[in-house]
Amino acid sequence: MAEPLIVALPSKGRLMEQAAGVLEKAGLAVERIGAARTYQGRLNGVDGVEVAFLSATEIAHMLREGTVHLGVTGEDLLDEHIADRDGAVDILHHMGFGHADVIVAVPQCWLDVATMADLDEVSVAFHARHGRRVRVATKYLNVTRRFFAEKGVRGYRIVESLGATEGAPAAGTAEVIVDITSTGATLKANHLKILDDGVILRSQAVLAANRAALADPRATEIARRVGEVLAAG
Ligand SMILES: Nc1ncnc2c1ncn2[C@@H]1O[C@H](COP(=O)(O)OP(=O)(O)OP(=O)(O)O)[C@@H](O)[C@H]1O
Ligand SMILES: O=P(O)(O)OC[C@H]1O[C@H](OP(=O)(O)OP(=O)(O)O)[C@H](O)[C@@H]1O
Repeated sequence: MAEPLIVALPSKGRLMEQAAGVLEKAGLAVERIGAARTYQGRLNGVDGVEVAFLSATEIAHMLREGTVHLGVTGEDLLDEHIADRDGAVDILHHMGFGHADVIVAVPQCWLDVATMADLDEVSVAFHARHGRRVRVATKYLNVTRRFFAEKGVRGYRIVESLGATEGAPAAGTAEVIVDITSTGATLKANHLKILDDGVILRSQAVLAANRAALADPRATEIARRVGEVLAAG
């Protein structure tokens, strides 16, 4: 028997439910194997397809490695975890949910900082005054480095954050943050403002494929059916 094609779906939360919803509309209902909380399933409608429920971050890594063939994850996570989007992974469809912007934000009280160029100036002054570099809290290490280089911002240091990133300035562990926002409520509650040219990426959930897997007709069939549902709105 041929090897199964593996489709990775987020294992929890909004992305999981909405991904399963689109697949169902495409006549590809997701069925869990065994109890509701197991991490394996089947996709009805196309033979020889297995579903693996994984974290959105893991899906990005495993698409690159080819350990899963198709997957739904965030575009932000592909940008972060696949170096220069090196050709190993193709985005097939933007799914129309999971919208979030990856942004650069600073304390609202930094009245003279509205742009990335202002941030560069202030970081030079900050270094001169405090003898250390401005700290940027984020889990998006690669995305941040690329964007700051593009904008010509020098003299900063990344502090890796694994959660509650917006709290870093108030906690005194960083001055600047790079994180996702959707409603803006968390930024507001933490007295942070987005820089005018500080939107790095407008992300949403995508259906992506390991490039080698695109030779498999089961993968192209799933992509075609999902595309039809998305086009129909
Ligand atoms: N309001 C939001 N908050 C968090 N993530 C969101 C939001 N809206 C959309 N997303 C997207 O969801 C994805 C993150 O999903 P999730 O938090 O399940 O992933 P993860 O970081 O891999 O999981 P875990 O938190 O278990 O490590 C990202 O692509 C992100 O852009
Ligand atoms: O702009 P807003 O609507 O306020 O949303 C942004 C917040 O939502 C996410 O946290 P969440 O707790 O949802 O997920 P996470 O902790 O898994 O990142 C994200 O990390 C932000 O903190």
